Amino acid sequence: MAELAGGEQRAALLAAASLFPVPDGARFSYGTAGFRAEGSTMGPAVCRAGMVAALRSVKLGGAAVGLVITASHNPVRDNGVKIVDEDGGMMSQDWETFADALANAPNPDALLQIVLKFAKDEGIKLGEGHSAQVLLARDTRPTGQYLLDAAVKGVNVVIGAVALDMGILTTPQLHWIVRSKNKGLKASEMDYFTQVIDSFSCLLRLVPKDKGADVMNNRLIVDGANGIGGLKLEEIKSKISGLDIHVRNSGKGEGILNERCGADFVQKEKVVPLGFGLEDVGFRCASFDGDADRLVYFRIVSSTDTRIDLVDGDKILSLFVLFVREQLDIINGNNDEGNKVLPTRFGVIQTAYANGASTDFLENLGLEVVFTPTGVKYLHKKALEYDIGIYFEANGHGTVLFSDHFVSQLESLASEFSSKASGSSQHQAAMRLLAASQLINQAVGDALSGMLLVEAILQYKGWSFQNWCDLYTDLPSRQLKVKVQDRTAIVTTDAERRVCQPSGLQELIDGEIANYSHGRCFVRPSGTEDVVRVYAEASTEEAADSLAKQVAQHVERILG
Ligand SMILES: CC(=O)N[C@H]1[C@@H](OP(=O)(O)O)O[C@H](CO)[C@@H](O)[C@@H]1O
Ligand SMILES: [Mg+2]
Repeated sequence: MAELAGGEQRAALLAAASLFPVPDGARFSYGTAGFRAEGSTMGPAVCRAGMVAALRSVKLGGAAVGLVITASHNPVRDNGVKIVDEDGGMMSQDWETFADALANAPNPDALLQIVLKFAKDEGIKLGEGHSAQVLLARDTRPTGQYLLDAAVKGVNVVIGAVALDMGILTTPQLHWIVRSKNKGLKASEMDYFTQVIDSFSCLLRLVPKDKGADVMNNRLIVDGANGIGGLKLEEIKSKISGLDIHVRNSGKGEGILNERCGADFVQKEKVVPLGFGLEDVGFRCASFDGDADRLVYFRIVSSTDTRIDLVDGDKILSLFVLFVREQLDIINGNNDEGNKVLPTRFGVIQTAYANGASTDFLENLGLEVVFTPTGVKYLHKKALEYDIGIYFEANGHGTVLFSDHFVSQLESLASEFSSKASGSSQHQAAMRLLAASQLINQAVGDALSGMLLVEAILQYKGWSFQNWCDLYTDLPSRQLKVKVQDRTAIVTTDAERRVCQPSGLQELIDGEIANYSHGRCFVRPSGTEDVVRVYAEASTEEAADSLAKQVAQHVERILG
């Protein structure tokens, strides 16, 4: 293997590995969304992730690769790292094993051997005057700068690689920047803001005149989770036309990141987050998570009640589906299937955590809903198979993907319609879809641009928050975590909806479900925590609670 890396390259790898030794007993796993742990312990994993990102860029012929330092909705003391691929999506899953091996390499020699072997297998010739670039960003966590520096050291180890610190950004901003840069498009943070603000204004101009929004509809309160999303929104809110935005938990005050606030808290606890007061009762509120890639909506019911009306990712998905379908119907008019002006492969993707009422609602619209395992890396990949692919996790992570081919078809149609009758309903519908494809992040779920798409659609439809809530009624559900000896003993199939190992467990679950009206229940090992998750749904709160409890007991008994 000696010929694969010159002495200089080897020495650099060994030096960086000694600089950040892996503590005894540490065990990192790339998991559902990168490496995560207490921030102060993350140096070694992050430095090595920097090496992985640089090698990935080498492998991709020097295309920009991203690296984000964040632990998303997790507590402020935690931190994490994930790698963004050339197209702005998550790092290709076939590199995860290498990332794991590197993060856990017990000593510099082991690390060197792992890199040399992997480079050989991947046909990467180390130290041969490659160019590679890694764009780095972090959220607002106190360990962020330390870990960013560790990542830069890791990137710099790979000869020819350049690390570019993009500063403090939301996770989706970095994904967007990487994607845009590799497509040869404008790719600065300012370009991101301009595109989001302009395409939102464009959608508002395309709102039918009779749907003018009232003052109540213009007021929007946003929970920034005391994180980066709130800070960015404060920066640009005055430039967003047609909305009266007020940011709570903006990240500028004393509040602690994600502490009793943010999208994860709101969706899981279903109570009013900290930072909200009497003046917010009855208004439409949006909530971001700590790195602003999740979005949910809610409304505080009354000043004497901590409960909220929640609009989760499933209902955001449903709203987006209705909007897109309506535009396609306008464009296609009454033409039957074979004669459509714009035949469209339209995909709707959910996970097992989607509320059953949302799936029923979508299927009643005549749509086929596809299920993938939990984690954006699976949903996104599936959505890419369609002309328009819409995906959301119930917790608020999702987006609408438009294929390049579909966008260029839409552009030609728009100019054709425009030359025939500019301002016709067909022309406007095509323009709306084009603006939506510009607004909503094509690389990953994005709370900021997702929120603006929601707002534009509510105005387009002339809908209040209540109209949106009324689309369907969520089935009561309950989630439990069970601590077991080895969660990997559970193996699932059918997009995690059924257990195939240990044998007998699925039969027990089926036996319990049979006792409940509208009962649905599944169990799976978490990819981010050392627990087995149990999800149950039934026609009443009590029934959902009891079904979850019964099944959790079976899991406990069988897995110990
Ligand atoms: C039930 C649930 O919310 N699971 C979350 C959680 O994954 P687990 O594998 O369930 O731990 O974190 C993921 C990363 O943020 C997110 O994609 C996913 O939806
Ligand atoms: Mg997040």
